[in-house]
Amino acid sequence: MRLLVKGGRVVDPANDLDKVLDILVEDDKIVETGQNIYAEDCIIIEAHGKLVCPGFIDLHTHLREPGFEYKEDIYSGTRAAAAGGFTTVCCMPNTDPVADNKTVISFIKEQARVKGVVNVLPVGAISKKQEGQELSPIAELFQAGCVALSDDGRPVRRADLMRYAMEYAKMFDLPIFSHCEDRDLSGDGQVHEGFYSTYYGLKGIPAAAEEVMVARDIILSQLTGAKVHICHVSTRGSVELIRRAKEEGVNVTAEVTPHHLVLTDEVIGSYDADTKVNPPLRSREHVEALLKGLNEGVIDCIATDHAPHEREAKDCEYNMAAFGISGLETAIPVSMKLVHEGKLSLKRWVEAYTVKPASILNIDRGSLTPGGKADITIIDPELIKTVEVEKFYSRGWNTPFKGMKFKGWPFMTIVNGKIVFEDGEIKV
Ligand SMILES: NC(=O)N[C@@H](CC(=O)O)C(=O)O
Ligand SMILES: [Zn+2]
Ligand SMILES: [Zn+2]
Repeated sequence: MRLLVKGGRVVDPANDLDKVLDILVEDDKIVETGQNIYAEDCIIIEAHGKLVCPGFIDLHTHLREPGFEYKEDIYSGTRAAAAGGFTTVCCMPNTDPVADNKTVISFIKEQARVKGVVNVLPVGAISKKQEGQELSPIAELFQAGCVALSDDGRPVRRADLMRYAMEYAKMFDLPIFSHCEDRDLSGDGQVHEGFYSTYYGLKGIPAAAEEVMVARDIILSQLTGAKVHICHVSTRGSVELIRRAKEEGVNVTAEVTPHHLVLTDEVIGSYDADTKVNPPLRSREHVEALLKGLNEGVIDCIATDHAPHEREAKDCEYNMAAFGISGLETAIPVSMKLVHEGKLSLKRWVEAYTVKPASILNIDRGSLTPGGKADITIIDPELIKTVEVEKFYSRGWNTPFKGMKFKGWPFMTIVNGKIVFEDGEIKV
């Protein structure tokens, strides 16, 4: 099968391209990008006025299967990804059973093959059952196809265990995706510790709870030489630590979520549990530092931390509610707001979702280079739409953006040369 994407504004930071071009796709490959491509016998995709980008890659998705299918599963989660403009997602191992061995990883890969609609790259657990006591079989996880290691959902408390994890991970060139949180400092905190936690009477989580662990993992990366990727960076201090580490040549990268970039802790005043997320939404000074860090490349990527939950987990007292935001279907519109407001360049924005995550994973995606896999995200930058959770493909309706209007939505998602999402609908 052949597709011809015609007349769109092609933004491909990997190839330093920002130009109106056509793209010809044959089977699962991009065969040509150029002006006025003529080809017979192909499906024409009219892309005038649209942005044509390499397929977006999410480094941080919770697909919840196996074990928590009432929150999400690979069927619903990969459809949410496609509808959100993502062609590849890395799924986190905090499932039940935990993805800490080849049986669970093979199961996830098989489910993704039979019922998934985007590329699913599993992340294996650092420790057995994510209990932080004993290392998972890292060689086995690598052989089973894991692209990274993480105990996300929980921090790795013991520095010695993290050190050994890094030493093993390095042998296979696997990055460690680190959830940085000192549980003694975060305790049973619910929101960012600051003015609003006091004002609204909710227990705080200090910025330091994140920063001390970011510092530790940078130091351990320096010791071991392993690749460390800091998940969901949320504070100014973390940005500064990462900046300094990069200047010193440490093998560290970082991601920020759309919600941490556009919301401050002021929104907790609604007492809506959909504003409850870990790490918590921070105050303005932190949000500004995150944006600056992203602009400067100190923060490499934007990742969703898509964390869907069932209604009951959020429809309760703030203190009782689960942490997490369902993020796949709002990531593009929410983060594109920064582009429309002139706070982030279009090139940097696309880079943060494509070539940057691809290079962290060391995978051959994230560009529109001819000969490569045809993963393409087409965006309508002018489309204005309201976030309607009832129309989500995700089972998780937990988003603080519900009912809000945004400009710039995915128009089409092409995965391995196949149209999986078009104009608001999943096609497979
Ligand atoms: N981010 C969250 O608030 N929740 C995540 C866990 C995590 O990403 O640490 C989850 O699995 O629900
Ligand atoms: Zn986390
Ligand atoms: Zn997470």
